Amino acid sequence: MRQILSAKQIRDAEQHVFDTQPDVDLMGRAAAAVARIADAVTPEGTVLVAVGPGYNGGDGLFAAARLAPHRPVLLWLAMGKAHEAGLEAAVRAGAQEVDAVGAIGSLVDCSLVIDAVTGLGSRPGLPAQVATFAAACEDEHVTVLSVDLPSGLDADAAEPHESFRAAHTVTFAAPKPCHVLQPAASRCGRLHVVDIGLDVEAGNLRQAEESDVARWWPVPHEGSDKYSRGVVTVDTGSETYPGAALLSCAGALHAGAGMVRYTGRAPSGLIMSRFPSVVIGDGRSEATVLGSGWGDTDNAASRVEWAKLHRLPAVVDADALYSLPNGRLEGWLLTPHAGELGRILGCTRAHVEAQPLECAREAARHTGASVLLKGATQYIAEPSGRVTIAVAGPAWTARAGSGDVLAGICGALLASGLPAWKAGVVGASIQAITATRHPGPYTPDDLSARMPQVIAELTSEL
Ligand SMILES: NC(=O)C1=CN([C@@H]2O[C@H](COP(=O)(O)OP(=O)(O)OC[C@H]3O[C@@H](n4cnc5c(N)ncnc54)[C@H](O)[C@@H]3O)[C@@H](O)[C@H]2O)[C@@H](O)CC1
Ligand SMILES: Nc1ncnc2c1ncn2[C@@H]1O[C@H](COP(=O)(O)OP(=O)(O)O)[C@@H](O)[C@H]1O
Ligand SMILES: [K+]
Repeated sequence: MRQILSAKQIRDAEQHVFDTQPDVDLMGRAAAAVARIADAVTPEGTVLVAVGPGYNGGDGLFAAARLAPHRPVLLWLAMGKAHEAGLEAAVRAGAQEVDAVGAIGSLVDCSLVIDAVTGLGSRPGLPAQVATFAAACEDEHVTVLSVDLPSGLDADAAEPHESFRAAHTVTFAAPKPCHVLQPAASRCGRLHVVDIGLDVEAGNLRQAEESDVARWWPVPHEGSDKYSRGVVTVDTGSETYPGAALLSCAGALHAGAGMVRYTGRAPSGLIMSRFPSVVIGDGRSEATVLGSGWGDTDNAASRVEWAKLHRLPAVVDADALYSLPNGRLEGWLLTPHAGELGRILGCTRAHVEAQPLECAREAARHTGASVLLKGATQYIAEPSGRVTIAVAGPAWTARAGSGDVLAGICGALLASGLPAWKAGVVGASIQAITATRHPGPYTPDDLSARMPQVIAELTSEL
């Protein structure tokens, strides 16, 4: 599990070092890492460093001082001011200053631009002259290495804002939200996380890794039987949307449910013809999946209430999300996309996309359920406020039906005994990992059929 830290957490950790070990040169360590990665990314050619007014600029200047003895280095003081000691060191080492026109003009001859304009102190967006320079870097296809984060991003947010588009970003101590949350993360390129000796404490945002998924996967053992592995009741699909029933059953079966019972309104013959191991009708079970492909049904509320009455942990998807029963939904997992979450919270999809962490947290706090907010980045919020980001995958899974399969996967995991938040993290992650290992336009059901092999590989790598 990787901790994702806020700008404030990093600043507090930095202050702690200043207070307790005043001799430690954090900027020197950061600059050394920037210079080392700059040489690794492009071993030769001119480096242009765009320098801002604060410590981010300072990192860039001390990196310039390390690079200038062995390769040409140009400095552009993008906002006029610059870290004094850093500037002195860079110029002493041989770096040459250029103005804005010179900076843009030199891009054709540069092999690397180091973006050290702003970092943790970045206010969203760029001053006009810097925005013009960032756009020119893209037009000239120059490789950009951003220090700490692409200038213009907000370290703590998923929004892309007007910012540099980096091929590489070197950050310190731990990733910040902008490095892992889409769409901001797509501006960062490859992320290099460098330990500069900050002692950082875990917070309430983290990202799962493949090894977590492998560790948490409910692998059957000698004593397992179909009941102990977990029976999941799938009430999805309808006469109008029978495909959703097949997709959620496919997810549950390929995630290893001990038994899948189908109680939805899609024709049972259709289910049996595709999945003969599914049992049609009600019976004992450990979890249920509700809502995918129900469409506009008049008895949604009573079908959701049924799960609450039977104390059956539920995965609540799609139309069922609008018929949540009153009271705390402890042990339940809600799986909205941004539009659905907006409707639940009474705000717009755009607001959810701009504030995904806050919205997922609010829904979890309000309902008492865990909330899996689906999309390019998948957030699993718990009522406590803790959020875990699922392992990221390629955009191949961005197609109709992926969510129906995911609901089935999560249902099987919930039935196996995983707590709701973990079922959400493991379910969203296994779909993404499968798509990473099998990239291409597979249909959601074809991709789910590849999951068993990926699960076997993952769990045997332990
Ligand atoms: N906090 C830490 O632990 C460490 C910080 N270091 C560096 O220090 C950076 C933070 O330095 P600062 O706090 O000086 O902040 P920045 O260097 O990120 O920003 C400096 C100033 O730029 C101006 N500015 C920001 N966004 C602007 C915008 N959009 N338009 C116009 N002006 C804008 C603001 O006045 C801001 O205070 C980190 O990102 C990192 O690169 C490193 O030296 C190592 C350790
Ligand atoms: N940009 C993206 N990158 C990767 N996966 C995505 C992206 N956007 C959506 N997805 C996938 O699509 C699913 C969305 O499901 P949902 O909108 O409910 O689809 P449906 O209801 O059609 O099944 C997510 O869980 C995720 O797996
Ligand atoms: K930067």
